[in-house]
Amino acid sequence: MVGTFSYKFDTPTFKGTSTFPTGLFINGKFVDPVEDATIDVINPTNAKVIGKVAIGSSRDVDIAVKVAQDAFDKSWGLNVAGSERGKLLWKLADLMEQNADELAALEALDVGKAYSVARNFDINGCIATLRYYAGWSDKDHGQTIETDENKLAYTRHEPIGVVGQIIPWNLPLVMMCWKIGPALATGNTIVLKPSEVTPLSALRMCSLVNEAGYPAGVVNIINGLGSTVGQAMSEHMGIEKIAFTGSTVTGRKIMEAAARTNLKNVTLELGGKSPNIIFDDAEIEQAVKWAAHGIYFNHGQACAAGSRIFVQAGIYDEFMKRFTAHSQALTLGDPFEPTTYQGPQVSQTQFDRIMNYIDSGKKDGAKVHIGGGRHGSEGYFIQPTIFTNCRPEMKIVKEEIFGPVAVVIKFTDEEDVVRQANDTAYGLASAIFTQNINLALRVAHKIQAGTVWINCTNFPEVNVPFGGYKQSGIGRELGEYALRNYTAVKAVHVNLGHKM
Ligand SMILES: NC(=O)C1=CN([C@@H]2O[C@H](COP(=O)(O)OP(=O)(O)OC[C@H]3O[C@@H](n4cnc5c(N)ncnc54)[C@H](O)[C@@H]3O)[C@@H](O)[C@H]2O)C=CC1
Ligand code: BAL
Repeated sequence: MVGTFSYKFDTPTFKGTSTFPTGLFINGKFVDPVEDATIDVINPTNAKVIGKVAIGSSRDVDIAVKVAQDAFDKSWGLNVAGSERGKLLWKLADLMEQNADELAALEALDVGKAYSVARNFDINGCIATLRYYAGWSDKDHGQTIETDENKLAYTRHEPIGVVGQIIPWNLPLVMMCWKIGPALATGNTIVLKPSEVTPLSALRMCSLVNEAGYPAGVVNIINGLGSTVGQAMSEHMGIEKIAFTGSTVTGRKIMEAAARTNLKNVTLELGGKSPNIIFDDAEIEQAVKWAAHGIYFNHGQACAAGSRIFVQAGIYDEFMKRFTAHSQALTLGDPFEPTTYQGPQVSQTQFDRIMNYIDSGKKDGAKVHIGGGRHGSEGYFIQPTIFTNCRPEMKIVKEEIFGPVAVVIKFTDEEDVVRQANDTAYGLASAIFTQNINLALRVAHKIQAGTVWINCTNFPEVNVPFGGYKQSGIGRELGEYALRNYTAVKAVHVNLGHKM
């Protein structure tokens, strides 16, 4: 019997009850997994178990892929006009809007993020993403290519077929919408695995998918572990493409699995250690506020987090004074309190991982300028933390911490800061603060990163591509570029007169 999750929110920011089935969502229905298994859902604010959801195995992946292939062949794919796909995506966005408060509450509960952030950033961003791709559904045309008078050649952008999507826990619905938006707009069917750490909101979306009117089997959601469901998806011969967001380590495993099996197309959005460069002439108050947003947004659990802050010597002392005060004034607490800026980290595992990084920074001789410890006595809260006196070889300077932990590094000249900014295996994002447009653009063009924000940071737009250089990934999400992740280009040659 498929179970049910039911939670009564009686909070200062949201009151209401959320109830939905907790099975696997396959062929438009909630079903039990082939092998009976569940995982606990844990509230990171107090570490209490608040429910259980079913998790799948490779056998459920087999079933979902078959169903998705049937839907692709019979009721989706080339059978449905782009304009119709656009209407359905728009309807799904409308349904998210109608249920926005509840969806935000589920994200706040499961991830631990502030309800106001979940409502205003996550859910509004999801709605905007689906509407953006709804607009593309009937506009992603191929080209007519001139060869000579005796030939007509043209290209078609055809859907790939069954695509696999594996998403993380830091922005569960945002990552879901970044992935399903372009995949559905271009006519693919989907098998999606949410993170086992945050399984709730994707389940709530399943009934909205049905309500929007998607044919059964177009969207299939299988909660489960990465090592079983994720691995099975990556190896599956019936999945022609995998899109993944998460750690670089797991990205490698997915590529290896794809290489070993059917050479499926792989796009990866991985880790980062993004530099945030603040020059002497920056508007300092704005630089401080953006730098704080850069590292503390979502409790530092953002792949684009501006975790290495380079400050030019002339404003270093003043920046540190203001940045310290700003960081110390952040309110940590229950995500549903209206004044909360920072909630808990998502899990015990992530809490331990971040605390280990903090310990390694201390042992390596970096100075804890502020923070460095647990906040409160229950849940997974970590104090906003700033390290100074760092050296390039320290783990806290090189590796992604994915928590509210910044390293601040003083620099003097432009060439040196560009060298330091690029001295990383990652290349996801970066930021530059200066009022000198020539300096800003000169540095922007030298930084090896998929995104350069000038006088802002951690500020993506749905119509602008996002993705990484180097070990931060392969391919781009968002914008028109994301459509290329989900289409195969077919060239059609029509002979109008060439004789053999
Ligand atoms: N780029 C980003 O937005 C994210 C980066 N990360 C980074 O990864 C670190 C570790 O976090 P994790 O949750 O352990 O990341 P992870 O990469 O293991 O998890 C992300 C997703 O991949 C799945 N997965 C795990 N192993 C898999 C496998 N062998 N095959 C297929 N799918 C698999 C997970 O179940 C989850 O759905 C974080 O501290 C952070 O540095 C984590 C989440 C998001
Ligand atoms: N991983 C998608 C964007 C972010 O974490 O900031």
